[in-house]
Amino acid sequence: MDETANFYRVSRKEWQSFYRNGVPPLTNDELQQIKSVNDNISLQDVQDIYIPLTHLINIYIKEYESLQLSKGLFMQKFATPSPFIIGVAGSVAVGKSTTARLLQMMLSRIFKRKHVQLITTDGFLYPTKTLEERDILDRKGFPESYDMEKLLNFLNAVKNGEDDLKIPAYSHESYDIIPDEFETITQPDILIVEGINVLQLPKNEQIYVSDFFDFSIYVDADEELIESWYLERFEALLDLAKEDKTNYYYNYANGPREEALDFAKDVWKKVNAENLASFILPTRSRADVILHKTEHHVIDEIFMRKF
Ligand SMILES: Nc1ncnc2c1ncn2[C@@H]1O[C@H](COP(=O)(O)OP(=O)(O)OP(=O)(O)O)[C@@H](O)[C@H]1O
Ligand SMILES: CC(C)(CO)[C@@H](O)C(=O)NCCC(=O)O
Repeated sequence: MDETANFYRVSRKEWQSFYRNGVPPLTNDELQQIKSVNDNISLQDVQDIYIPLTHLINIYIKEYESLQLSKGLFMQKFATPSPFIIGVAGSVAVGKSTTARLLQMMLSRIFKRKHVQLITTDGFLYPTKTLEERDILDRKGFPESYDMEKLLNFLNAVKNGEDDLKIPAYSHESYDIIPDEFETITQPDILIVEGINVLQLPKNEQIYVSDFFDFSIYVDADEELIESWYLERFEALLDLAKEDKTNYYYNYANGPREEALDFAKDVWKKVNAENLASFILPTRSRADVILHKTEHHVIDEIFMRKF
């Protein structure tokens, strides 16, 4: 990584010593509940990495609230409270949703009065029908496959305190937007937005998704490792698809494993690895914090933005 000039490079050991009083640690019960996000989550990571991380986020939240208040005083009017938005970026299959769900759970437990919601930008992908019409089904995840204007309008509405905002739901099983199914966002205090594209700079827009973020995290790992996690998850998806004819992977699930894995390796190379190199990795240096993972998802280093 050569963009480190702008970042403090912190080893896991040093990072874990950054936790000070102020954010209460979690009880054993709470830690066990966190396990339910993903059975493979290491509770050591929660203690060593995520507790200091939530402490750092708390520092940003306090600064944010103080600035909002001062701006209101400056204008001599009461500014409507605006949620604090956290972006979680990184490659396909690097573990963004697991990180985001873990953070959601930890933030809601640590800040008991704050309402913390989570969305993924998958819901802003164009439906398969539109991708087919535009002949870009093999570009899913690339900038042109998302309705960025819709995502920007949504973030603008959340920041302005609008209530009952509906966003489309995406299914990895059907590999498409689910018709007439929505998630509702109800005036959160903290909103986590997870997706490969959250730190990207769209070509034709005047504002960026990241303009709405008050804190951002990039989940990082070497490409070969991410590919292996992608293939592991693909196999888990195949196991689920065996009995389900509506599943996109039904035929692969019931055919030779070798063939299915060759298909997945091809998709990784032609779609996700290319997307990572061209459009995702270049956004890494925009994050406030980079979590670097090594084998078995263990976080070994943290990069924290200096200024
Ligand atoms: N901390 C972790 N410990 C163990 N396994 C993990 C961890 N984080 C993620 N995984 C596993 O890695 C795979 C990818 O994780 P996840 O679905 O969170 O990735 P993602 O970045 O959100 O992917 P996508 O962009 O495709 O939605 C999953 O199989 C998940 O179970
Ligand atoms: C939905 C995305 C883009 C991101 O979560 C990804 O999971 C995806 O489907 N990528 C397209 C190539 C593939 O099938 O892996």
